[in-house]
Amino acid sequence: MAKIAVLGAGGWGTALASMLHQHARSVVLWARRPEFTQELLNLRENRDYLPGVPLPDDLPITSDLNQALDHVTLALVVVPSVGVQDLLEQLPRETPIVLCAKGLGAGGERLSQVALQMGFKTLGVLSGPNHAEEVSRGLPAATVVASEDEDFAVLAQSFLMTPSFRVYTSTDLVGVELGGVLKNVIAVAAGLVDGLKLGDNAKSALMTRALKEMQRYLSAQGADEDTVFGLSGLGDLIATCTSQHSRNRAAGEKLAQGQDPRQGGKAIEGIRSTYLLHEWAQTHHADLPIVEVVYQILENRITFSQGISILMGRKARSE
Ligand SMILES: NC(=O)c1ccc[n+]([C@@H]2O[C@H](COP(=O)([O-])OP(=O)(O)OC[C@H]3O[C@@H](n4cnc5c(N)ncnc54)[C@H](O)[C@@H]3O)[C@@H](O)[C@H]2O)c1
Ligand SMILES: O=P(O)(O)OC[C@H](O)CO
Repeated sequence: MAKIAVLGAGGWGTALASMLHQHARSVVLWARRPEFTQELLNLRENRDYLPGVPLPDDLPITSDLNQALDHVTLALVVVPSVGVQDLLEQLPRETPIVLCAKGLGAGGERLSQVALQMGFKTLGVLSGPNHAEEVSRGLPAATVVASEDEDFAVLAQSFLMTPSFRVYTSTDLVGVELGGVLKNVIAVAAGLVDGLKLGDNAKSALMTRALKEMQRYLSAQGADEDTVFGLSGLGDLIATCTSQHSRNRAAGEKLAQGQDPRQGGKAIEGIRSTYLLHEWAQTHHADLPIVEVVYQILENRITFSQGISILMGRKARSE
């Protein structure tokens, strides 16, 4: 039977490992820290990252990477983007990998580009509207696995699809990967809208215009122009901007309440990506107005009301 190694025992890695194990896949969950691994084994619950979800008694969990990778068919790389390169350094380059983080490399490059440059050849990404809190409880969800190698995408689909987790394939690696990056930034903005109580009209306008902004950016990076309307774009935008579970949306709400969401100790992909996308827009003289307003707010360069005025006061144009 194919063996799947889930590398990273945060919320998403734990949810994927648990869900796949319950559907009779051969899975091992790898956590970096031995003491945390022991806690997972003792409690059969990930209290730090996925509290309240019991883990199957016989789900193998280890902090020994060699053991996790022994005879592996597919490795899911499920750590935050800031840790992806570090983890990839430790993997044999022939390991078939699916990258699950929704963020960018340190220089603003796509994580699949980072992996390719490091010598990985068989790779894909997984992205879609998938909150760990729901997938781990067996609630129905759909997602996309993308790879430029269609055969690999179909193989990964066959390993990951279950009755509660519907996996589509795509060969638009760029579009699928970047949809997940952009929607996190927009979710921070949506949290600001919620926290400032700007109303449903404002939130709808934000999400709809954000889709245009996402499309512009994705196209500039070489994505197919329709991918943004799929699960990894529009689908995840809706899920993240409206969800009680979203860490990115909650970060925007905290900002609106005068708190700094960066103090929590957990990485918030949308904030990190805001900085990297701002850099990219500056370098390429690109127009990413929502990203820019979130950046200016994070940097305390503008007030919330100035941010609203900037977006509402842009040049009049046709839709
Ligand atoms: N949580 C979700 O619902 C969800 C769903 C889809 C995608 N994602 C994406 O998956 C990625 C991981 O998210 P998460 O919610 O699981 O994060 P998390 O904050 O819940 O957990 C992160 C885990 O990664 C570990 N880690 C951090 N750096 C590491 C490194 N260098 N090597 C090994 N382990 C490391 C941490 O110790 C922790 O266990 C993010 O990019 C996120 O956007 C999350
Ligand atoms: O909690 P968030 O904001 O990181 O979002 C989690 C997933 O990306 C939703 O698809």
